[in-house]
Amino acid sequence: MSDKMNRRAFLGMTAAGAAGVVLGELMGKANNFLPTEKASASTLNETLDFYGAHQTGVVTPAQNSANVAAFDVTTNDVKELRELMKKWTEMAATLMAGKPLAVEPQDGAFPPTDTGEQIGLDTGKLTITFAIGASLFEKDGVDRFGLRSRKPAGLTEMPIFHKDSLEDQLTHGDIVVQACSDDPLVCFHAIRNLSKAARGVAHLRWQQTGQLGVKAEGTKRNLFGFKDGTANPALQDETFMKNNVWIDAGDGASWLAGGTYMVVRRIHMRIETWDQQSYSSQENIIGRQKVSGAPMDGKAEFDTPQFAADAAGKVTPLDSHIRLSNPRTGENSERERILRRGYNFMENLDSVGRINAGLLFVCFNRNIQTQFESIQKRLTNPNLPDKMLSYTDTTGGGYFAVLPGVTSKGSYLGQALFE
Ligand SMILES: C=CC1=C(C)c2cc3[nH]c(cc4nc(cc5[nH]c(cc1n2)c(C)c5CCC(=O)O)C(CCC(=O)O)=C4C)c(C)c3C=C
Ligand SMILES: [Fe+2]
Repeated sequence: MSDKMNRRAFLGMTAAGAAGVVLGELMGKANNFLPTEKASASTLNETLDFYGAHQTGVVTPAQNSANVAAFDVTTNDVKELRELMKKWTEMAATLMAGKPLAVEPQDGAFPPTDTGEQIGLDTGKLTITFAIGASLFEKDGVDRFGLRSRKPAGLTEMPIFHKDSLEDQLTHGDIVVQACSDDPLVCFHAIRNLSKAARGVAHLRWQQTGQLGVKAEGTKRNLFGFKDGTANPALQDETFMKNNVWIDAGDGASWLAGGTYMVVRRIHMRIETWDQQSYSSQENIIGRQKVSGAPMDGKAEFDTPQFAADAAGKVTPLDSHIRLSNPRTGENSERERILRRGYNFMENLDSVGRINAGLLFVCFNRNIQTQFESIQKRLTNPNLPDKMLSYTDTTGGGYFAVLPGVTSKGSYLGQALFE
C-alpha cells in the first residue's frame, strides 16, 4: 500500500476530512490530536492521526459507538504473527485517515480487498486500538511464540470475581481491538476488515458493540439512567495520565512503555428488576442524584461528596456504588484512580424475553492490581458488596496490554516486543 495519498481516495473524502489529513501531514503531527468533547454532525468527518507515542482510543474523547473484538491467534509461527501486526498497522492508519484499503480498479478475479460498506461515509473520528492478552505469551503452559519471558508480571488472565458469571465465548482472547467512531457502521467495517485480513492467522473470539447516544456536551448516561463518568479524570490532565494511565519503561516491561492496561467487563444489567426500584432506592444504590448527577450531599454534578462527615452512611449509604468505588481516603484513592471509557450495549431479547442490555465497562490503568483490582475487590467484597451487584451480571471481558503507539510510518504495532 502506498504511503502517498491516492488521488481518487482523496477526492472521495469530504473536503473537511481531506483537509484534516493534509493539515496533519503538513504539521508532521507527533502527538494524537485531541478534539474537543463536543460531538455533533459537523464533526463526523474529522479524522484522527494514527501515529503518536500513545495509541488513540484511550484519552480520545469517547465517540458515540464502539466495537470491541477479541481475536484468538491460530498460527504458532511468530513470523506470521509479526506480519499480521505489520499488516494491521498499515490498515489502521489507512482506515483512520478515511482512505479505502485498496486502490481501484482491483483484479476482478479476487475478492475485493476492502469490503466497501464504508464508502461515502465519514470516519466519525475513528480510532482503532490494539491490545494483547496474557495468552499470547503463554497458553496452557506453552510458550507459543517464544515471548513468555517478555510477559509483564501484571498482565494476568482476568480472574473470576465474586458473583461473576463469565462465559468462555465472551471472555479473554489473545488480541483485542477496540474500534470507536461516531458511526457504528464505521466501527463494524474496521473490525470486519481487520478480521478478514487475519484469515488463517487469527480469528474472532468475541465481539461486543456499544453506544453512548448523541449529545453535544456533558456527561452521558448509562442504562440505569444515571450520568456515568462524572468523577473521571479530565482527558487533558497529562499529569494524571502520566501517573495513572501510561506505562513507564521502569514499570517492568520496557517494551510496553507508552502503553497502558485495558480492562474490559461485559456487565449485563437486570433492566426489568432495576426499573421496579423506587426513585430514592435507585439513588441510594448509585450514591448520586439521578437527574443532576450531584452527590447525595451536594447540589451540582461536580460537587465533591463529603464522606468523612457521613461516617455512618446516613446520606450516602456505605454500600452505594460511588462510596465503595472511591471511599475518598486521600493519597490512596488518588493512586487507585482509573480512566473509564465504557459504552452501553443493547441487544436482542434473551431466550425468556428479557432485555439483553448493559454496560461494556472499559477502563485504562497503569497497574491493574493496584488500581482496577483494588476497586473491584471492594465492589465485590462478600462482607459489604456494592448494592448494584444485585442488578448486574458480568458475563465476559478480559485484561489486555494496550501496545505503545506507532511513532512513524514503517514502524509497526508491538515492534519492540518482537525485537
Ligand atoms: C471496578 C470498577 C468499576 C466497575 C466494574 C463499575 C461498574 C459500573 N458503574 C456504573 C455506574 C456508575 N459508576 C460511577 C462511578 C464510578 N464507578 C467506578 C468503577 C467501576 N464501576 C469508579 C472508580 C467510579 C468513580 C467513583 C468516584 O471517584 O466518585 C457512577 C457515578 C458517576 C461517575 O462518577 O461516573 C455511576 C453512575 C454501572 C452502571 C456499572 C456496571 C453496570
Ligand atoms: Fe461505576
